[in-house]
Amino acid sequence: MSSVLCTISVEKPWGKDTLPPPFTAPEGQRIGEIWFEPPAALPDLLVKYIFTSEKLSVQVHPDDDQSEAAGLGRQGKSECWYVIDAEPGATLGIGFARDLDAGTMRAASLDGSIEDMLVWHEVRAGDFFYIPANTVHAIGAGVSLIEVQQNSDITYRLYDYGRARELHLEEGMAVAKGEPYDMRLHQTVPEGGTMRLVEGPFFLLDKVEGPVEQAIAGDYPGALLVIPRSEGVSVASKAVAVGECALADDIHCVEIAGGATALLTRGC
Ligand SMILES: O=P(O)(O)OC[C@H]1O[C@@H](O)[C@@H](O)[C@@H](O)[C@@H]1O
Repeated sequence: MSSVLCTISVEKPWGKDTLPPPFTAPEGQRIGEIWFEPPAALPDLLVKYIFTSEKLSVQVHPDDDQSEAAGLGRQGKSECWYVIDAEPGATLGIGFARDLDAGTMRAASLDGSIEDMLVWHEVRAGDFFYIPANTVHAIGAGVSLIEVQQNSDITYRLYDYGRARELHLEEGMAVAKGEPYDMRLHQTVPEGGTMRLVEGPFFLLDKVEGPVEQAIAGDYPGALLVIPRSEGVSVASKAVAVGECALADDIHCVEIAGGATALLTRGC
């Protein structure tokens, strides 16, 4: 059944007490993430909006085999970030400037110098990064982004700027790659037009300008999620607003008006 997904607002020390419309943070709460509850038809995909006022932890996620070997089930987490707004100078830290051995990464996590070993990319709206599991990363301050990810909540924090949160150095060291990021996983996405952002292995993600072309429609034969980026998007004849995420039974119930834009995603 096509429907607009319910949301969960998650407080984070690096979140914001004022969110860009249409979102609102309850009085006194710093909201960092808005999660869209994965529907039964697409249980393996999680979509979030992320809003930052400070840096997130320097962290890493396991892949499916690693989380299974750790007794946590198939909870791997590859993710991607579509930047929708960024303050001037805002950055995302992804991968290292040079290859690091395990001893160096461990020592740098303990003394915090790992922050400076990451490569910090200055970003603006339209920057897109696919982040495979095992990539060491940290989202910087002043960024709003849409994250599409494998439905997992396993984050191993290597360093957290002295915040009073749990670290997971041993688990993180076991899965972290001390490598530079492959910049072929970055794209610059223009506001208009249609563009494939992710082609597996865990999900497909397309940025689509309406009307939906046959070439895209053919890749979405079953259930999909629709994340409007403008007005003019409807699912099963009901308008879906920017800030919402809707489940569509199939692409034929999705209408994107000419010139309107949306992200479409499904599991692989
Ligand atoms: O551990 P903190 O700093 O709260 O960050 C946790 C967050 O990190 C981001 O990079 C994403 O992976 C989010 O899905 C995750 O919830």
